Amino acid sequence: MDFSQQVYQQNQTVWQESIHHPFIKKLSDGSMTLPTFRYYLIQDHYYLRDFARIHELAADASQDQAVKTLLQELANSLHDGEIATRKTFFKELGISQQDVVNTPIAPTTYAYTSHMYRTLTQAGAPAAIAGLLPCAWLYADVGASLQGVTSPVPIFQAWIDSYQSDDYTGPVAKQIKLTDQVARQTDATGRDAMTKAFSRSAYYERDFWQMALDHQDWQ
Ligand SMILES: Cc1ncc(CO)c(N)n1
Repeated sequence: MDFSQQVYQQNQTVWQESIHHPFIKKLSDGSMTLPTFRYYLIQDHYYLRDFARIHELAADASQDQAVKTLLQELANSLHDGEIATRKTFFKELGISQQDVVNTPIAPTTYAYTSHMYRTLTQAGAPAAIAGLLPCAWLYADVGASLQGVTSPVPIFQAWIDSYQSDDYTGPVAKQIKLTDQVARQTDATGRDAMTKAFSRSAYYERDFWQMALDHQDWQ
């Protein structure tokens, strides 16, 4: 079985807890408050910046030219796609640079992004690539699970739409293939590090939704 299918199956409990998380339910039925959505967007702004950076650092750390190129492509499509879409959300909701500066990174965002950097420095590019995979894959699954659902709040629907478009799901398929290719070139110890990195990211994905509902802080 491919590495990706194996870790996908192993992490289905936490994966389904994300897909059925109250955060997703509140987005789709429109009952989420705007302060909660704003909280999420600002934390995700911190997250996405590091997420793109880790693609670039993993590209630098990779030996294989095809892997380097694909990671750089994925980083570029993040900047052109998701990060650009979020800028329009910020504008629409009136979230300013000052609002971002005034909002500290919260514990779960801090832990999740730190996990990805730690994975890269301690276990290398293959594990870092596995740690990046749940992010896009889960959001594509969330998008697919909301097929046919229309949120009464237009900006919530715009968020949902952004994870259903081919521009988003196309690169995810490439990333799954890339991770499987890297897993095939990695020994058993390396694959074990890849498995751990994937599981921990899947765990933090679920906690990220809860962080936003709780407006988690450092108190
Ligand atoms: C926390 C988190 N995970 C994944 C994605 C999708 O790239 C995102 N925007 N935020």
